[in-house]
Amino acid sequence: MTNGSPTASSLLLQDLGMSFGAKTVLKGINLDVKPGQFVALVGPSGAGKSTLLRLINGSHRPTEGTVNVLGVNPGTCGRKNLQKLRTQVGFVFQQFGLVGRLSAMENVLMGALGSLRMPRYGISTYPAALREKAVSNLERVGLADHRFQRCDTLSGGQQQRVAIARTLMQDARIVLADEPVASLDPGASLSVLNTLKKVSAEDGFTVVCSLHQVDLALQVSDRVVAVRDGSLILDTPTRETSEASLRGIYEKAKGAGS
Ligand SMILES: Nc1ncnc2c1ncn2[C@@H]1O[C@H](COP(=O)(O)OP(=O)(O)OP(=O)(O)O)[C@@H](O)[C@H]1O
Repeated sequence: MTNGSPTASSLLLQDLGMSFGAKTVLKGINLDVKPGQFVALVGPSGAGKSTLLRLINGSHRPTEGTVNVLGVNPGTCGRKNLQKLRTQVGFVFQQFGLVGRLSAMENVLMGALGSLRMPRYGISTYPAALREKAVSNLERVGLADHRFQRCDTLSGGQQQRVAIARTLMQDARIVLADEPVASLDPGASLSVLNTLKKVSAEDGFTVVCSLHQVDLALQVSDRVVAVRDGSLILDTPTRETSEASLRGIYEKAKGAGS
């Protein structure tokens, strides 16, 4: 089902467009992301970043153009292939998406449910190998000592690192992160993004991460892609851009009354 060539794209968007009724939200988007890249997706509120991430994970079908993820078009691949693709594409949300009354360990184990036939209730009902993997992934995000703590008693930054560890259980080849640090203070934000960067480099998976904090985008990404008014207006290696030019993208949007 997937394109196995090492030089193949993780993600290939061609002439992508999306409208909701008469409202055009994205137009003419072309993007080719190679395996292992960390892409920061920036742009003002309403620019279309979340819509783009939803098109990539198959939650929306484009009204124009094509999406190709790991060699598969999520819009046309059929339900079974879409399910399989979703196990290879992890999603990290702004609001963490954890079950607050459950422990960090149980939340992380839930990331493996896609590989199990039956639902599980409680840590002891998961196979030992998965329990070991969950502890190891919590160690990788610096939270092994907190594994039995209820998630709703962890700090926001710790909760987002649990969400990253949960995604690691999928052995995802792409992780899509939609404003993962929007509700965190600057220190916790950097810590979460550095954690995501570290584990992506260790495992070689691709990251597309929407962010409003341009300073953080510059610190953690290899490549910056900017969207404004539904169009891709910048696509550049991070080392070739500056904080001032990224801030300009937001200033122009304000000037245009967005
Ligand atoms: N299901 C939908 N139906 C109608 N309009 C939608 C839908 N989803 C998104 N939109 C519109 O598409 C536009 C882009 O929204 P989107 O959430 O993708 O922007 P964003 O860049 O992620 O914004 P933010 O940074 O504030 O999260 C907005 O005008 C939004 O109202």
